[in-house]
Amino acid sequence: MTQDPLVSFEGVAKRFGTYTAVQKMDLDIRQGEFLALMGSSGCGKTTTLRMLAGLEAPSEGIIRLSGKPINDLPSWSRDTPMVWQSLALFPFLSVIENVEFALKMRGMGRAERRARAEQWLDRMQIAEFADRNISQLSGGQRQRVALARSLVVEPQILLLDEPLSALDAALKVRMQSVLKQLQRETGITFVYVTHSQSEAFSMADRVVIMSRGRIEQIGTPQEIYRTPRTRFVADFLGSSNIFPGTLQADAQGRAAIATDSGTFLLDGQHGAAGQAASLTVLDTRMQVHEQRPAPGVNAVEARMIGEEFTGATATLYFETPRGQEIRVQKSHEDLADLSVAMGRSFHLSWSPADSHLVHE
Ligand SMILES: Nc1ncnc2c1ncn2[C@@H]1O[C@H](COP(=O)(O)OP(=O)(O)OP(=O)(O)O)[C@@H](O)[C@H]1O
Repeated sequence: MTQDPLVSFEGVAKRFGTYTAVQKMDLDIRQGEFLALMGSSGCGKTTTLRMLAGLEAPSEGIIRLSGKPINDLPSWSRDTPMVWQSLALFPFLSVIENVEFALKMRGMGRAERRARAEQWLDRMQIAEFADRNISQLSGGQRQRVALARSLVVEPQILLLDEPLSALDAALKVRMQSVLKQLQRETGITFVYVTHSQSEAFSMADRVVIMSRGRIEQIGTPQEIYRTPRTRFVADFLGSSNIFPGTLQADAQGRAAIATDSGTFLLDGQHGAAGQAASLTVLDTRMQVHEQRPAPGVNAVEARMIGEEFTGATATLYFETPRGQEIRVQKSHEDLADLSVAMGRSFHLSWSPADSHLVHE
């Protein structure tokens, strides 16, 4: 992967009548990266992808591919094939004919296109199904045909719109590693639209989080998870406890935030006293104690109201006397020394270093 942008969106907006689906957007997509566009339904992910594919024209702004504006380039002459959830395979063609199709359209001779298609069927481990009808394949096999059909033309960039959403959970996970490995091996830039955090975070080098037609944050999965930039991102990821409040200094002049659940210390300076902000703390960074912890950490007393087990981890739910819900994620070993019981009061703590601030 290089740092050079393969694609640049410069002030690109899309309006449908009076409705703005994508607000003026600047976005660079780097050569060779796996970029995920993520956000809830209707936030403009698909519209962004369709503009890149040439299926929608931007209402304003410029889209560049390798530095050249492509706004006026028709979809078929762009090097930007797309894979959809529906896959859009041709039901009247065999597997290999589906894969060959784009090469045939480009005028490649029969022997050469057959050889190329066979290579890709091999690579996708579906060579044995070459002569089958599409209707005789499983969901996962169809996915592989759709990928082979798009990749056979060796594009610079592949656009994928929720390609795994129709698959069952186990197959989804398997296809995620197929996709990631394929992307690494080919070095082709992948732009992947999804509303699934696990898909985006497990495959992408960088994730773009969108809301209401705007980019809220761009970063590596780790950056976004650890340091959400806005309240929206923290809410959307759902992995942090959020305490809205007001910045202030504590009695010793240290930076703190006053919230409904108490005043909590921050690490370093974060803005002027009196400013509104929200404290976010990852649910994995919170500790549970039976006794009040020693001073120096942030702590709040709360009653246990629920628990949930997922594999190796447990999620415990608490409620403060002011009615704020707090979620804590722990391994079973971490909880071994605690006598957790519904309705019981505990002290929840976290270090000021794990206190992260977001503005609205
Ligand atoms: N052709 C169109 N005409 C009018 N409005 C449209 C059109 N296409 C999309 N929109 C609207 O633009 C907004 C963004 O749509 P888009 O499909 O990009 O969202 P999305 O983030 O991909 O959502 P989803 O995850 O549901 O597919 C939506 O409110 C949608 O209704």
